[in-house]
Amino acid sequence: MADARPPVAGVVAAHVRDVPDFPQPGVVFKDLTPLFVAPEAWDRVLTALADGRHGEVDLVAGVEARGFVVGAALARVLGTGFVPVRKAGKLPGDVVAATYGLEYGEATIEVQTGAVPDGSRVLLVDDVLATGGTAVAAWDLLERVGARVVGFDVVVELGLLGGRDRLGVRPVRSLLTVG
Ligand SMILES: O=P(O)(O)OC[C@H]1O[C@H](OP(=O)(O)OP(=O)(O)O)[C@H](O)[C@@H]1O
Ligand SMILES: Nc1ncnc2[nH]cnc12
Repeated sequence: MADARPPVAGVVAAHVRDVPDFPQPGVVFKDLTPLFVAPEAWDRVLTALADGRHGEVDLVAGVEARGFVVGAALARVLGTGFVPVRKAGKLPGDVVAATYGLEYGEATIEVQTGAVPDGSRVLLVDDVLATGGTAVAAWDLLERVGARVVGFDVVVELGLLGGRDRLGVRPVRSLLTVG
């Protein structure tokens, strides 16, 4: 029987809340909390992200904090481990670090050296792609510790902020693109 459920983009659109002027004036914040608390919609999203488009994946990586929600859940669905990309000063031991700009400020993220077996195929995920600063920094850090990053997947892409262009030839997939 045909699947009568709405396409996943519609499911995402129905579970994203726009919050004007957060965290600073002029930013329309895409809040995915309504998606995270809706088990059926969340399951649709995870199933879409687990469609195998990037081929074999050894590990999923996600960026603190909202990328942990997406990444850890997807890793469970794919049956892989999860690599945390954390904000500065949170990971013990040796780390590599990168500082980057994003839509509303600047941040530094870190990955542990030794976190990823050399040559592992790693899928990087996050909730939102905006300027792409976070994704490019995380991608490069993962490769510095030996990963082969196979793609970057997000739930929502803010198309007008140019993140996809910034990622260049790196494969990017979003479930919903908005202006
Ligand atoms: O494409 P960019 O312009 O880099 O923006 C996207 C990033 O911004 C948000 O994270 P944020 O740094 O706000 O952290 P949070 O997950 O802790 O809220 C979002 O979860 C992405 O990681
Ligand atoms: N507008 C936005 N909404 C949610 N997360 C973001 N990260 C960067 N820009 C964002």
